[in-house]
Amino acid sequence: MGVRTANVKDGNIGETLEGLAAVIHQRATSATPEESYTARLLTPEKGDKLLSKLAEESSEIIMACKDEDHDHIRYEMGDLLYHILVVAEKYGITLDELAGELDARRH
Ligand SMILES: N=c1c2ncn([C@@H]3O[C@H](COP(=O)(O)OP(=O)(O)OP(=O)(O)O)[C@@H](O)[C@H]3O)c2ncn1[C@@H]1O[C@H](COP(=O)(O)O)[C@@H](O)[C@H]1O
Repeated sequence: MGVRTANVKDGNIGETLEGLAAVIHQRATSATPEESYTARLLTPEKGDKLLSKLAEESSEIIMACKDEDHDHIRYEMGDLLYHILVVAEKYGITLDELAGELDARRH
């Protein structure tokens, strides 16, 4: 059975990513690992946990796609996007910089 999130409504992806990135930054700078999953991922002692989550979440998207399960694909994309934003926080990639990367590829 696929994973589901209740009451999903359309939003604005720019606003959502900006808001989530701000929360992630707050957790990275002010929260303890005991109170925040984000802070746990960013704890140096956790080593490659964050990077292994990228691989894990990518695999879960692939499996959801194989099942052609629309809501499960969306759910796993949310997981991956969250972890990508934690990577962005850790390595100092801003959303504006990421937008610039994608914009520069347009032809
Ligand atoms: N969007 C997310 C989000 N998406 C996914 N996840 C977490 O990513 C993990 C996904 O991994 P799995 O599906 O493998 O679940 P798991 O087995 O529990 O994961 P592990 O603990 O074993 O790594 C789960 O622990 C999810 O809770 C997220 N955790 C947090 N956020 C956002 O980040 C904000 C800050 O969260 P905290 O840092 O926990 O305060 C929250 O308010 C949310 O908006």
